Amino acid sequence: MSLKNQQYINGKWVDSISGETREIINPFNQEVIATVPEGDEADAKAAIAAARDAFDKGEWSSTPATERGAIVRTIAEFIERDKEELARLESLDTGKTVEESRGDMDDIAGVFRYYAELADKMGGELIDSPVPNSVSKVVHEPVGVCGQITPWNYPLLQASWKLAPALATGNTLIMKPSEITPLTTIKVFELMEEAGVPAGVANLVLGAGHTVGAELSSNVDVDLISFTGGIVTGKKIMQAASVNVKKLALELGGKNPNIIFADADFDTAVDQALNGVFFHAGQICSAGTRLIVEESIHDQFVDALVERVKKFKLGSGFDEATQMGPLISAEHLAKVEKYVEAGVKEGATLAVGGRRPEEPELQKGFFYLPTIFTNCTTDMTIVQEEAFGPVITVETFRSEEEAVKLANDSIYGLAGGVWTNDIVKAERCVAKMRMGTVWINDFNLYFPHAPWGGFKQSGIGRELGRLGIEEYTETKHIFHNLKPEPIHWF
Ligand SMILES: NC(=O)c1ccc[n+]([C@@H]2O[C@H](COP(=O)([O-])OP(=O)(O)OC[C@H]3O[C@@H](n4cnc5c(N)ncnc54)[C@H](O)[C@@H]3O)[C@@H](O)[C@H]2O)c1
Ligand SMILES: C[N+](C)(C)CC=O
Repeated sequence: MSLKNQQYINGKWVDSISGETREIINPFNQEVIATVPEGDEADAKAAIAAARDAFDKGEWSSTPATERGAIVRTIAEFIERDKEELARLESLDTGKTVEESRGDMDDIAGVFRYYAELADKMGGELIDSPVPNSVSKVVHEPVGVCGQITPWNYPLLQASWKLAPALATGNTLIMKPSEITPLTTIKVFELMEEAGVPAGVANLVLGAGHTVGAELSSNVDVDLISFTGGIVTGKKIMQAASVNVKKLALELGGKNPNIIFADADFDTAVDQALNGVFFHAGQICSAGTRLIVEESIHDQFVDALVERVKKFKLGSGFDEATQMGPLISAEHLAKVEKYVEAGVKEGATLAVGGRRPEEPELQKGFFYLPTIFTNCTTDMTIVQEEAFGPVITVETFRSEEEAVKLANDSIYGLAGGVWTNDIVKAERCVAKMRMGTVWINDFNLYFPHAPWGGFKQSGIGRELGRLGIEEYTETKHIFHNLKPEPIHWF
């Protein structure tokens, strides 16, 4: 597989200014799969200068929106053309199954296609002016230079949610992928170059958060910062961005409740409760890790989950039989273990899992067994904090009001689900659930047409949908006096 393994600044593939590099590790076996430049503040500054210059020259923003849309559509076509290569690269980098990565690549191409179509539909509006002899109109313009920072769990998917709308609306940008999973983002920058994105418009800087990310967040030449990642980092970025009151979009974590009523279709609810958590070993912002189960079916429901979980096949993402891959890193594995220890210490009951697997072939990877805790209460750390691994907590409820109260008892508000065959009850619940996405009889579904983002401390702003492109525009009101004359006030 050919990959440039460099940064992309002002239309050129470059190493880091310092000459430093970083090894990228396969989480399945800890083998080095690539060595990439380790940029720092100096590389970020060079990329910001290129993006600033490109924006101020105005070539990209004044390119007809139909032409920008055509380039974004070509990127989608190239992603479809190179889908298999991209999917394998994503699995190599993240450990997720190739089948999951193939699904991600379809989603990613869909995002570029969706925003390609919207590029020339962001027109303004003529206001019915209350002032005689005047024209009042509203236009949408690009925000300017955009800093974009992404996490390691869905590297290219999260990047696509930022790249496509920024390009479609005529912004220039600097992307910083997670330092541990940069490979598919590098590849997509190759595709963007091939598709004809002009030099300086899209820049890629590789490196750590506290260097490259911090520079993007605090540099006054950056007009907007769009971040997807953890809540602690999000708060730091929000603070740094205040230096020049940057536009801010934050997609942060979640601790997502999944309410199961006794009248739900039992087998489907069991199956989807598992799907809702264990894809990518639970390393999903919207994983339904907080199961809230009606007391009358609790034992039967937990038994069904445990029986299924015991049969999970852990292994290489490249093995077709594998259902769950490893966690991303040794540090992350240690973090998940700590959360499980806290769960046990605080009195939750371990129904299954709670340790690393013992199979010899899994010892080099960062594997952790799918884990279910019962007898959980909302005050427990494991119920409130994001372990970001294959760990479910189960709480019980007796009334609809109690279920909704438990679901809302969180600093987060990213996503949630309700399983019932009573549609009126479902609608009553979702109306009270304080989350950016709520699924009825489904979980973890997302598509380009609908907005994604969080209530409460799960974030600010929205990605995807029309709102996801509006984030990349400034709204300008233009008032034109057709008959100017003196007022004689002074
Ligand atoms: N809401 C969503 O749509 C969504 C999607 C995916 C992941 N997430 C969240 O992401 C988190 C997991 O990802 P992670 O561990 O990569 O998150 P993280 O916050 O550790 O890192 C995310 C990115 O921020 C960078 N970064 C770190 N410190 C920084 C700093 N001081 N300034 C600027 N940038 C900095 C990192 O290098 C990385 O690129 C989870 O909390 C998950 O819920 C949210
Ligand atoms: C937003 N999503 C579900 C694609 C990835 C969250 O981690």
